[in-house]
Amino acid sequence: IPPPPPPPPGLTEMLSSVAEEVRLAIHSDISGSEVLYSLLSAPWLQSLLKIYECLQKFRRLPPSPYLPYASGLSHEILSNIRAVPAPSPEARQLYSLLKSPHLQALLSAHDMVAQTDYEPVLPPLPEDLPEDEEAMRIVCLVKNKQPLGATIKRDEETGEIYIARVIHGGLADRSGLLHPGDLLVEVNGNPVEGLDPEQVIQILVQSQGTILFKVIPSTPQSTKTQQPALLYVRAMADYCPLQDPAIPCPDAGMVFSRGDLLEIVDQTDIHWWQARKLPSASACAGLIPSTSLLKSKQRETWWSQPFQAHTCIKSLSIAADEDDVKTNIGNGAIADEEDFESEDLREVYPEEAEEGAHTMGGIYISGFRRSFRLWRRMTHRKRRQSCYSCSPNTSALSSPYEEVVSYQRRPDDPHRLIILVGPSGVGVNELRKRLIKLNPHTFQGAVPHTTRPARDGEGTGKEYNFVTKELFDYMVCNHRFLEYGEYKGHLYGTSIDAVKDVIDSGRMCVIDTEPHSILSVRNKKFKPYVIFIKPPSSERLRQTRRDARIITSCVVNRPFKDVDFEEMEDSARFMERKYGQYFDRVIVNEELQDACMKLFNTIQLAQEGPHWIPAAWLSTED
Ligand SMILES: Nc1ncnc2c1ncn2[C@@H]1O[C@H](COP(=O)(O)OP(=O)(O)OP(=O)(O)O)[C@@H](O)[C@H]1O
Repeated sequence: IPPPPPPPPGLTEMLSSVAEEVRLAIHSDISGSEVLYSLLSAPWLQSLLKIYECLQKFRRLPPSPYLPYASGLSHEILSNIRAVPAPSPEARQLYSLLKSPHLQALLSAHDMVAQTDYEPVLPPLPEDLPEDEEAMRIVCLVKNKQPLGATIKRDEETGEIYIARVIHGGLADRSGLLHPGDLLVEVNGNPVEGLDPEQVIQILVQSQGTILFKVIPSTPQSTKTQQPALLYVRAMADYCPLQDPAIPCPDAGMVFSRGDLLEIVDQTDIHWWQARKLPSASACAGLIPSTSLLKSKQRETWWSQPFQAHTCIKSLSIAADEDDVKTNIGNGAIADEEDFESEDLREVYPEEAEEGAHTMGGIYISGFRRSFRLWRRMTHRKRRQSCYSCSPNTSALSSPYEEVVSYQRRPDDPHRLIILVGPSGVGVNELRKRLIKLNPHTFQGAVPHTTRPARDGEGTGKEYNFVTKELFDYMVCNHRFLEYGEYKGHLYGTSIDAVKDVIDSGRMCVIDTEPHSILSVRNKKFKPYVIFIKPPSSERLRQTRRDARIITSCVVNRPFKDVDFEEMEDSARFMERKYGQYFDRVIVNEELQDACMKLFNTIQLAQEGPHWIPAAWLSTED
């Protein structure tokens, strides 16, 4: 007879062999194996599994009686055998077996056991017991390098320690067993009564692997169902928890920078919200200051800064002496020509002779005329030399978060306005021109306004909208300009109506502007998509622009100098730092062709793909 097959390994046996394998993994330095080993070899787990195995055995072989009345059956058999006239030898043997007093006593004992109810009889529950009261809860969490995801606080009156908050998606939250308001009784067998929160934190910090909490649960947990819908915001400010002494737990804080997209998952605390950065790799949220708290912090910082005379006021008064800058209203500025005159290498162009005169398929590629560009370039420089901080978004009271919603343009919606920004000389005009030339029936610039008289062959609405000084001033007073300024005694500007005209014609309007002007078209009508054109690394910038030339006056194009590159890099850093929150996309202009393709694809996506836009742009209110 072959030996019976070995019984299948029990759970305890399996556990020991897994634990042994994990022990070997510790030596191979596999992350998390130490914690897993300590969990698998914990005595309480072994005991639990033994109990589990015993219960399983009984589940497989339920100890239920085959018959409740075995002695009754034996009596019936005895009388049947007696009734047989000539019973067989087997029947006679059975008769004597069943008749024996031992067997009869055994069967009667069987019947007694079979008829008894062995279910435990529990004492009746007290009548006044609240339905969901729980006296004490024992919570066992396995801490595997990640933080616990909960903060504690002490009740100043009673000295008791409570769970203050549970971080959304963190270890404690995922367990579903710890809730804000739970009273902490013990941590790993250490009573916490009378301890400072810092001492409790020390116990937690020193605990590795499993942590056992004894807590008295707070009143019924219905917080999850009470949570309002998720809120999505764009950060309009920077925040670093490690530099904030007021944060309840710096480790639980979340760093963010302007422009980051945040999913607010918990706003129950009026001061500290919980949020995740999108796109999120981590399920665990972090603490961030609420709008009101961050605003008050910004106000404090603003007031605590030492007073400095506003540089733009200074420059205005000096400039007024020099008769250089005569006005500085709105987005306007007056530029002078002298800044660009002392050049070594000259290439002579008749004024306004090149780029802008192109037409493509009967459409004017407007906005590239030399005077207009020079005005822009000089204005840019003037602004840098004076003061950027007078732009409207620097208010210490502006909201640190902007609510956003996902938006997908429908085919019959007007196109979104495409705005290119970048430091002077980075290639914004070059890219814009290439893009429009690529498809002039789709992309178009806004026709600028000027008070300069039209020259031979020029027509209003083509190179420029030629207007009188009175009309220009009237438009300035009525805030009709996105930006404007003066160059060589003539006014130049891009009007909001010129942008609107392109959009209303069904084309995609692509403009370039100073970043502070973005604010004047940041509205539901234009739903602007802002692309920042960024210079590549210093080395690549110098390599790629070796043969490039910048326009510096009406008659000069010259190669880039080191100072131009430095100014460009400086200006790019400033723009990102100050206006980064408005940029939807950053394109590094390294290889021209490559950057142009990226720009083309980005614009397609801007018009077709889903994007986060300010919630106000979709609201029905004005
Ligand atoms: N990726 C590139 N590689 C090489 N040359 C480039 C690149 N991008 C732009 N250029 C060249 O650099 C010069 C400056 O570019 P462009 O005139 O477009 O600058 P801009 O950003 O519009 O500056 P501004 O606002 O002062 O007019 C041009 O000669 C252009 O052809």
